[in-house]
Amino acid sequence: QIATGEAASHERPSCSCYQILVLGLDGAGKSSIIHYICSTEAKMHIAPTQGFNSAQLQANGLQMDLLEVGGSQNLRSYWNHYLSKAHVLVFVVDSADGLRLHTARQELHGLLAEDPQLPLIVLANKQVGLFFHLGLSTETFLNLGPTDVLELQLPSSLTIGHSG
Ligand SMILES: Nc1nc2c(ncn2[C@@H]2O[C@H](COP(=O)(O)OP(=O)(O)OP(=O)(O)O)[C@@H](O)[C@H]2O)c(=O)[nH]1
Ligand SMILES: [Mg+2]
Repeated sequence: QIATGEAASHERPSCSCYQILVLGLDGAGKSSIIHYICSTEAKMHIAPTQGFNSAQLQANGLQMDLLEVGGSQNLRSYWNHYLSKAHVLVFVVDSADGLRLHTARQELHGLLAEDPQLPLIVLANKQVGLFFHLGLSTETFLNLGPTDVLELQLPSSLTIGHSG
């Protein structure tokens, strides 16, 4: 499930290379998703990102630079340094981590306050998780406006090797 933010009015320098900033709490699945997108293979064991992790993608004549900044608490203070160069923010949430969904929401809203115009994709990972069982939608839980939400079905193979 993906929720998108306001994209149309966002003005960044235009170029054929787009920087996609991938953020979210530690363990949310950022590196796993980047690895899957770049290799179409799931990887069972991925070390926590100490610092950042980058990958390049070419699609439809566009080059996309994916930049993950690690999500552990000591790295989160660096997140906002990367906002100004980003064209899109992908915020990954571990839907199974009920105890830290509130923290994820706070961190996300901190970023949105810094850069309200940045287009946003929220990726709700590990959908076996708590708020799906409770019937809560991603946008409700993260307190995002209902008009910002677009639902997409990700290929189930994204979670090959995982339980959700
Ligand atoms: N069950 C399940 N586990 C997943 C999924 N995606 C990632 N994981 C696991 O969650 C753990 C953390 O994944 P990472 O991709 O390292 O998380 P991260 O967001 O990059 O974490 P940091 O680099 O520490 O910020 C790993 O053990 C992954 O195998 C998923 O969709 N389902
Ligand atoms: Mg990582």
